[in-house]
Amino acid sequence: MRKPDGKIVLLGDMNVGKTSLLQRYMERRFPDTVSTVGGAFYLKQWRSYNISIWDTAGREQFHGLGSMYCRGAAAVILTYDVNHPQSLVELEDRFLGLTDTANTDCLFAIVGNKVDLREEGAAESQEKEGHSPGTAGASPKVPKHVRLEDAMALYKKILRYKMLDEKDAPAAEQMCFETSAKTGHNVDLLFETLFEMVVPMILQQRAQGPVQTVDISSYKPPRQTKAGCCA
Ligand SMILES: Nc1nc2c(ncn2[C@@H]2O[C@H](COP(=O)(O)OP(=O)(O)OP(=O)(O)O)[C@@H](O)[C@H]2O)c(=O)[nH]1
Ligand SMILES: [Mg+2]
Repeated sequence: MRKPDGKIVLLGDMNVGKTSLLQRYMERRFPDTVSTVGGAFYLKQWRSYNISIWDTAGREQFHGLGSMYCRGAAAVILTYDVNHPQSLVELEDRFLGLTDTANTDCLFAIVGNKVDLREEGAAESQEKEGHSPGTAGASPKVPKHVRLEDAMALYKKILRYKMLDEKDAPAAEQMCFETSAKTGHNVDLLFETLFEMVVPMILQQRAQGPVQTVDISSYKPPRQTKAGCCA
């Protein structure tokens, strides 16, 4: 099998829908999922390039593995659930630090998944208001959903954390998505926008020559000479 040309990693809290997003895109379906153990990857051929997409476990017990999966990543998809504001907070508190091992020019997408549930909830509350308008003022003050602007604010924070100039990086509007793995809303757009951005990075890397890494699988111990020195 040919080595992947580029790597994309999905990160985010458990239950936000990372595996579901990947399955929706790769298999065009929304099957039942089980909480991911460790990590798993898919290979996607995009144009003539092989791109690996890594699904990681959001569960706390696998947290340590995250930075290993991010090593050399060309793009990271930071995923939250639009119906759970804490899952956006976790991206900054728990997951952003894991991306220190990614490429220096790594791209970041911030993805709010499960928008179908938000829309369902909004329709339900509109229905309720219609039945009893007197209760409209009782709506809770605490925001129940994450606004896209909050995700964009996090994106800008990430650029500052990575010491990137906003002018040189893709705009927040381009890199913050709201998706539904259940309906497929924006899922193709998310992955294909990233593929299109990763391809020029692959080309640039190729133009710069092979990356200086040590391939330990091809390592052969040096022959010993009679004098005991390395040949
Ligand atoms: N309604 C709705 N449910 C979703 C969506 N995406 C995922 N789910 C459900 O949310 C639950 C968790 O989804 P997963 O894809 O397993 O979540 P995960 O982020 O991979 O979780 P970990 O592997 O534990 O990190 C499952 O019951 C999914 O069916 C979505 O877009 N809409
Ligand atoms: Mg999973």
